[in-house]
Amino acid sequence: MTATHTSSSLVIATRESRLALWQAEHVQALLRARGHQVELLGMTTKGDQILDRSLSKVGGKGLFVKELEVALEEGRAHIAVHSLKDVPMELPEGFVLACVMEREDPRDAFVSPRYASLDALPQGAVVGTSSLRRQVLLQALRPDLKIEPLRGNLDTRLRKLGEGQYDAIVLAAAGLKRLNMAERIRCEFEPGSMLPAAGQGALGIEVRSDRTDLIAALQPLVHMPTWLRVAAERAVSRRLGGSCSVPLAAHALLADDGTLTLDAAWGDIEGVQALIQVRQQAHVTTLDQAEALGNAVAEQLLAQGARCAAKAE
Ligand SMILES: NCc1[nH]cc(CCC(=O)O)c1CC(=O)O
Repeated sequence: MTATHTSSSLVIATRESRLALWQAEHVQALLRARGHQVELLGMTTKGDQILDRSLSKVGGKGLFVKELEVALEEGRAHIAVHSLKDVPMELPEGFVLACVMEREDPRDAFVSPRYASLDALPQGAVVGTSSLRRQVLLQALRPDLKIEPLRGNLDTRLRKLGEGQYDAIVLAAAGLKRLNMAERIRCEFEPGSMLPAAGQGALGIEVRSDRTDLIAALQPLVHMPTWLRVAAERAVSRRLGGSCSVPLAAHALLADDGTLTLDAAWGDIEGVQALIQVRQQAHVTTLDQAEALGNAVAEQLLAQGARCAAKAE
């Protein structure tokens, strides 16, 4: 099929959480503005169903994308919109990341009904998060805090906070901002105190690699400065085993002159080893160069004692 899809409809496969739907509708609106007919196909993924266990224990990021890929494979849908943070570092054979869009705020947000910031929390306060990265970084900032598991979509997490199970929760600012809940954010963590996850705040669009027509149709949505940043971040994560079971942070900034500055941190979840942090810069214009910077940073982390995740089977 070589025809453009202005005549037939493009179908976006999406999870059905409010955030996933917002993201899919955002892409739908951008594509419609370019003359495409676009529909949504909502679906529930395994990651949405398993809410009682930490993601790192039940198989990790792939859980949120597998069902969407099956829909692409079977031709029930054409494109899948993902939070890049949830997309595995290696896509399965036959799929590609066709597009990375402009990044929303990549920082983590502190949300609490009573306390204005992490510093304001009393000794031994309970903070909810299920991310290993947030856990080790929070514990490095405040060893006295009690970190408790917190899963579920944004509404579920905010509800649990409201029920009083936690003094505060930490989650991505991007999700709250997209859903018009920025007023819930008491403060944001600067990357210097809490380094974001690879890809946090960015959206990626996945298609079947044989659909070169779709890849071409998506190019107007590409934001190359974001893609260069997240390519470097994801390369670090890929080298270290790229899953939720690695307490890893990676965040890159791109200066106007093309200098990409990549920060990464790895923490030992058993607390045996202190946090290892690395920063490296390179002038980049291509995704390959950005990935090379990410690989170099990963090697530095490994040289300083970071360990790869065991390969998930
Ligand atoms: N792990 C779930 C997830 N995947 C993407 C986001 C937020 C939005 C984004 O990073 O684009 C979230 C929620 C969170 O981490 O608080």
